Amino acid sequence: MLVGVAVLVAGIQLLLGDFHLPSWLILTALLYLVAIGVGSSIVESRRKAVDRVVRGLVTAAFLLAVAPLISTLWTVVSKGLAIVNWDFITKTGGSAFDPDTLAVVATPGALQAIVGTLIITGIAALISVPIGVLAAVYLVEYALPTNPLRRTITFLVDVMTGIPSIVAGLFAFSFFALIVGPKAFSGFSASIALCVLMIPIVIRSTEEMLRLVPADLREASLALGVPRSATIIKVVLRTAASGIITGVVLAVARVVGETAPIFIAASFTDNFNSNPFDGPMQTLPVMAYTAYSFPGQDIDASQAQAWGAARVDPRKVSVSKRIEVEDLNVYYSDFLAVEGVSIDIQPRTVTAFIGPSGCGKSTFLRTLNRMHEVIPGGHVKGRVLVDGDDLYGPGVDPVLVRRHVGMVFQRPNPFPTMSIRENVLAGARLNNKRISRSDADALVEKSLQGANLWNEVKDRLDKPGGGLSGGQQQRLCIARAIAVSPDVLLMDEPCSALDPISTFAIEELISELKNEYTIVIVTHNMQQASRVSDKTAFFNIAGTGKPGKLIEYNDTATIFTAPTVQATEDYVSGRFG
Ligand SMILES: Nc1ncnc2c1ncn2[C@@H]1O[C@H](COP(=O)(O)OP(=O)(O)OP(=O)(O)O)[C@@H](O)[C@H]1O
Repeated sequence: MLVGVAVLVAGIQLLLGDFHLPSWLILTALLYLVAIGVGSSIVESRRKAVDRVVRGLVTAAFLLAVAPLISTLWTVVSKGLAIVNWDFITKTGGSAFDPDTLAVVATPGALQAIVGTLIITGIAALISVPIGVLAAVYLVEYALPTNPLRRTITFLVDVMTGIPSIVAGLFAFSFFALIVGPKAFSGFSASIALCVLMIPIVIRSTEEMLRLVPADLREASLALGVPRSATIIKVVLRTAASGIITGVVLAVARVVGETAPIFIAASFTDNFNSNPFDGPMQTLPVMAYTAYSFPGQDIDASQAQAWGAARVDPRKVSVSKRIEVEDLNVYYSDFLAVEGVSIDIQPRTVTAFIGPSGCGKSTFLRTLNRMHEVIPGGHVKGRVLVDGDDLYGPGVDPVLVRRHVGMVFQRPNPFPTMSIRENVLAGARLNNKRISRSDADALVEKSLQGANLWNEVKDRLDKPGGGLSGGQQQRLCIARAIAVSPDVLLMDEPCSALDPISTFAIEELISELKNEYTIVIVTHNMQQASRVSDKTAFFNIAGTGKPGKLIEYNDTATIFTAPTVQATEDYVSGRFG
């Protein structure tokens, strides 16, 4: 039908003796949409007709959007190709006075502009990319939302994003004019102008990419006892690398075609100048502009020229297996989330924390490896002793504490950029520990066997960790946690995101792991608590906004069959929570 309509419109236009390509295309599209709409509503149904017309409109809108792009590409390539040859890119060109013919002659050659573009854009990228990426890391990883400096930087970035490029050129020129005097034209000045345009783009794009990195990955790394700086460099930035590089490429693409700021800051010249600190410099956009605006006498040659241009010392802290908590209060800023917990967790046992949602089980668990402090405002009052050493004592490094008290989270969080093998070795590698190939192989096998995963993955250790099933991923996370040889293993609802078969595999694993580790597990699943734990702690909360408290702590069998507190009995028998 489309062809029929097109021929009809062309015929009418020819009959009227005025064939015009754009009007032929527009009329054909309009008539086709009307015809398909009416025809379909008669032959098919009204719904189909609307569907066909909307599909036609979307296709037309797409073609309309790409038409200018294709047209521009075609024009530049077809006109530029004629002049772009080896001489054009290896020789200096421009307009010169020919004494023989007494005429201004344009000689093709863009070497001065190509070199100028590379130098000016290269310097701008060298300055802007580190500043932009570091500013974004500060905004996302370090500054609290209420931090005045963060607000100021965000505001300035917003303002800078909207600056017209010519203003950036004027700023750079004025700035250098104040320092070196008038005629302060230089390639470096143009680079500074481009930095003003590039930095906000790099900050914005890097910020977005860093925010996309799941918080789980940061926690997974911190829980391995990796310092925050190494976590940012080796986990967060590595995960976001491809997105950040795309942002940088876009920023370079945005400035490489700038004409106005370079024209103002570096002026223009046809002379070859490779010194960015001395005198005017030319870039390809400026060359295209000047060749077009100020042609030599040979306008055709001049225009052809224009088209042609287009990571910690292992200070051993004695953190070992028995955990004694004395009157611990846990806060989120001023909010007291958990109050007055005193508990004695025995080595080589599995202890389950149970209680209704919001009673502070997870919050309390995270104080046992100082992960609670990772949350802004998170702090504690009281003591947590591991084999007699206070985790919160003066001079104790939380990073070292986390190497001895490993953690497995609710959702499996293998590092997506790492293979299965690299995930198991993450604790060692992220902490820059030197480890021989054979030791690494032995550690990978031992940890995966410890996590009951070896047989399932031994033939694909170099495949990404993210490619495993949810249950396998969680066992990989357990392998990763035990690879750093912790003394205690904390598990925050490790099976809540898993199916019953994977849950059974993890429960079996927990029963085996308790021969080597002190295990503390938060669970909502009463059967699971009674199946895997030796001791159970019941937490409760008096009401919303009130702190959670440890109500009863005893042998699991006693908690489930003969608890001493009524609330415990009500909870384990399913009367509330
Ligand atoms: N990041 C946070 N900032 C402020 N308050 C928080 C934060 N995380 C948790 N809380 C509060 O601390 C209290 C205890 O929460 P927590 O998540 O530890 O409870 P929970 O018993 O583990 O609950 P659930 O079983 O639902 O996971 C709740 O009142 C909760 O709102």
